[in-house]
Amino acid sequence: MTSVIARTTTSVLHHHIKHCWSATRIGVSKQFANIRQTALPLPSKSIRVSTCPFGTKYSVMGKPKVVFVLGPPGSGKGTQCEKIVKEFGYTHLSAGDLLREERNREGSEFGALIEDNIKNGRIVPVEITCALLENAMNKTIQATGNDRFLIDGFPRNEDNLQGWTSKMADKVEQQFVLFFECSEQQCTERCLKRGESSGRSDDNAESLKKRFNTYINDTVAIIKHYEELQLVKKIDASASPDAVFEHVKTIFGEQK
Ligand SMILES: Nc1ncnc2c1ncn2[C@@H]1O[C@H](COP(=O)(O)OP(=O)(O)OP(=O)(O)O)[C@@H](O)[C@H]1O
Ligand SMILES: Nc1ccn([C@H]2C[C@H](O)[C@@H](COP(=O)(O)O)O2)c(=O)n1
Repeated sequence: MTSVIARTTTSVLHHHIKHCWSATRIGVSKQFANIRQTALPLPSKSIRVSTCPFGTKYSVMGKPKVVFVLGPPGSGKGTQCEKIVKEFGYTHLSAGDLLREERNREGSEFGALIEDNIKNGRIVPVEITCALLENAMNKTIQATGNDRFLIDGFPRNEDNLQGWTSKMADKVEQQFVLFFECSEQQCTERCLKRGESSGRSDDNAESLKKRFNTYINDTVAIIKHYEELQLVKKIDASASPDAVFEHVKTIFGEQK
């Protein structure tokens, strides 16, 4: 697994959620409104500095570059991202991996909520996902200087899109959106096979049906939104991993 997983402490995540999300944002889910009522510790000065490096880095290195990677569950997003990392030097941030890590982190207040959403194929409130992504980006930039990111599996619905747009869009350069197209049948077969060894609680027939419904009902509209902005690079993901990567390479090769 090549994705960079941010070691996000509760206080850092809380700090992000409390201070980086405006109370005026519309569409905050009822579920999340409950979380926000729990006591959030005030940030220490060091957290304030360590979580907001983008502003100080703009003048030196420009905005971080972001490619969103979308497609149905099992279309091969993670597989292709690993290859892109090796060949083109991006950092791979999987929203699903970050959420699973936060779910597994001892003491996480969000663990149960994340697991409930994952198992039922629903999308976790953006406040959590975007805070995890922003932390991971900050940590990567600080640790490696690499400011090119593949953000895999995000934005997945209107809530994700709105949250990202209001908090992050101005801080990054959106390069394009990679869209892996693949049939439900083929993707389901791949995920069921992966489920034999992945240990994922959602690689089973029941969860997959729900994940596909979410993809069709919520994510397709997000891909259409980016198509209207002419940002989508569509790839037939039904071929072998190497054949798919041949197409992917032509797209990244065209970038400056
Ligand atoms: N082109 C391909 N042909 C056949 N199998 C593939 C292909 N690409 C990936 N796979 C396999 O399919 C499974 C799903 O791939 P992968 O995890 O890359 O998909 P994903 O889109 O990231 O899935 P998810 O969104 O569910 O995390 C894995 O077991 C992977 O090895
Ligand atoms: N933006 C996201 C991405 C993922 N999740 C949750 C719900 C997904 O079914 C699950 C697994 O994601 P995957 O690894 O298949 O990309 O993670 C989410 O809520 N929001």
